[in-house]
Amino acid sequence: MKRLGILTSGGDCPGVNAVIRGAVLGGDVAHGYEFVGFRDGWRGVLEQDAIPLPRTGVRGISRLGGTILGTSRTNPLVGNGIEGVRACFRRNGLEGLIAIGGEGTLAAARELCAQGINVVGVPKTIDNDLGATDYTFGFDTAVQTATEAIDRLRTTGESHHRCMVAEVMGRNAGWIALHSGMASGAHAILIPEHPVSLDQVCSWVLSARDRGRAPLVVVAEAFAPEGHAAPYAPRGLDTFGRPRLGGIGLLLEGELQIRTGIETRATVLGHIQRGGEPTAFDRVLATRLGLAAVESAAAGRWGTMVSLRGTDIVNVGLEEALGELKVVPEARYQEAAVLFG
Ligand SMILES: Nc1ncnc2c1ncn2[C@@H]1O[C@H](COP(=O)(O)OP(=O)(O)O)[C@@H](O)[C@H]1O
Ligand SMILES: O=P(O)(O)OC[C@H]1O[C@](O)(COP(=O)(O)O)[C@@H](O)[C@@H]1O
Ligand SMILES: [Mg+2]
Repeated sequence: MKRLGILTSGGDCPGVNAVIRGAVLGGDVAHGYEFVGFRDGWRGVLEQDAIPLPRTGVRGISRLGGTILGTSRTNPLVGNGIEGVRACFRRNGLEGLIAIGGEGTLAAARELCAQGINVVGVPKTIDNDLGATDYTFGFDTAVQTATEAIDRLRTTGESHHRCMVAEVMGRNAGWIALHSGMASGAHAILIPEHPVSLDQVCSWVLSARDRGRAPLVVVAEAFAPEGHAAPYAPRGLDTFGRPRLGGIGLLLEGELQIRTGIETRATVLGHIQRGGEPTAFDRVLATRLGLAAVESAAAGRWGTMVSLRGTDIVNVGLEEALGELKVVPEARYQEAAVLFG
């Protein structure tokens, strides 16, 4: 019987389980594929930590947050990794591998394909910052979760006549801030793509207060005020030497309170945005991507990833897909900025 492996790697993301279920069901029904799941990303491949994934094993999982397979940031290209991946293919009789992950995972997949190993990618990130796909699954859920939290901040902010600052995720891009800020009616949305001065933020805050509103500021974790070279990252580096973002909201809390005289409170939403059940939109998108990934494998389109273009799921070469980050275009920022203050 033909067999495919599946792994989930990098940060988790609501909807990953729906991709797994879509792939297993589609592969089973349309092609008679058997599936093997690898635990904790590439670690499971290298250490041959595998579990069978029969149709019954993915029953009802598309509404579950996280990933039933677990995830890690193990790099398959380090040391003897590539030989380890080949050995895993041989031992499990794999025709190919479906790798669900972000730009890091897909970069590893691209290199493995260049070495003759069959991989199909499924892009994943709540940040929505991957080029070559209109939306990533998990983004809608993160925006929904952030918006619900910000709505709550508004009612307490209004009761106390305070300025509320909500900090949301987004390592390289302000998509979550832009969408949750617009949905919740923020008086200022601060994103890394468009640095503004603290004076400008204060003027939006004061103008909202002068109209009798409790000012609401939504800030992306990677935002740096004009004049600051890098995002605020006081928590050191992650295991890959990348700065751990988070905390700009607290910095703004102090600055805005001193500069405007308005009592200010900041909330950092953090990993709350990445956990929990995916929205219906993300379940549908993720399921379609899983189904399409299996079609790619069956057609031998290795070295590609599946992606959303308009309302269609298409195939894109990993080379092209990893070309550039998708950041918020200036026109989208200016459209939202009309609502500020
Ligand atoms: N540029 C790269 N080339 C190859 N592998 C990479 C690269 N960046 C990260 N990786 C590997 O990809 C995996 C996940 O990457 P990471 O960036 O943490 O998550 P994500 O896939 O969510 O972007 C890890 O195994 C990491 O070692
Ligand atoms: O879970 P960690 O390692 O703290 O990473 C936090 C980062 O991961 C994200 O949640 C998602 O990013 P990726 O999808 O690229 O992993 C970012 O928004 C955030 O900056
Ligand atoms: Mg990454």
